[in-house]
Amino acid sequence: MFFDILTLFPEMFEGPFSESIINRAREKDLIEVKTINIRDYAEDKHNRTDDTPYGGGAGMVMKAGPIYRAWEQVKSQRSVESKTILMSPQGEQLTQNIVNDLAKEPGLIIICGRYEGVDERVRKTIVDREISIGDYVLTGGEIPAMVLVDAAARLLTGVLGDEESSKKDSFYNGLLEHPHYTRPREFKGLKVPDVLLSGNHQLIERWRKKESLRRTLMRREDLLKDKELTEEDKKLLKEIKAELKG
Ligand SMILES: CC(C)(C)c1cccc(C(=O)NCC2(NC(=O)c3cccc4nocc34)CCCCC2)c1
Repeated sequence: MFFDILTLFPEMFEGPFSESIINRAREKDLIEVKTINIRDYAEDKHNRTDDTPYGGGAGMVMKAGPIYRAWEQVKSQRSVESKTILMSPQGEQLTQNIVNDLAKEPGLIIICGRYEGVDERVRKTIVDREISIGDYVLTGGEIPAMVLVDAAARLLTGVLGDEESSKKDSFYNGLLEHPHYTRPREFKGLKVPDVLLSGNHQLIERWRKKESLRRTLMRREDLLKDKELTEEDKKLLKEIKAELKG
């Protein structure tokens, strides 16, 4: 899978993509991540990639020309049909379902905004999908682009090692994770729950499922609404609610 990232700050991507699974995936040729510096496609003598907004007001707007020319160059170099994504606060909220969809694409061209945003003609000509990673003010679309690449790349076959690939399923059962414990058995007077030391795998799985449901009910009831609950889930939820009543 290709990720072609159009940005004014390509160097921002060196660190995050030179570590861990993204790097391993790149070495295994499972993904190719390329950054394209929009500034290289500025045409005027001042190398402008932004300009003052029509209608006046503060700030600067990213010019459509440099982005469009960078996009054309990337498009012409790729033999596959890539989807063009604009990372933007006006986009649809990124969810695992959207990541699952996008991870099926042969390639993604990802545009990162800066300043006050991109000229509207970018949206009208080349953007297929606008995506937001959440409702908070950021300085640029680069970190959101990293989030999207991380989330999509980990789904690709072979990117996660065998030991990690189990995570692909367990992490996304649509619930929050149960509590995790590792050695020592007691830390600051806090003991590991006995059930986890019992060796009774059926009991342990039941405990984990129940704690995962409890945590989701307490912190993210919205996730529960989207989830297909099994008969066992419903039974455990009944127990949890009875315990909450005390
Ligand atoms: C109501 C709300 C959401 C708080 C909001 C409202 C108005 C502006 C912003 C904002 O942050 N403008 C700055 C800007 N942000 C982003 O690119 C961005 C932000 C958040 C999630 C993202 N996911 O992808 C890209 C994202 C970076 C500079 C270029 C213009 C966009 C935010």
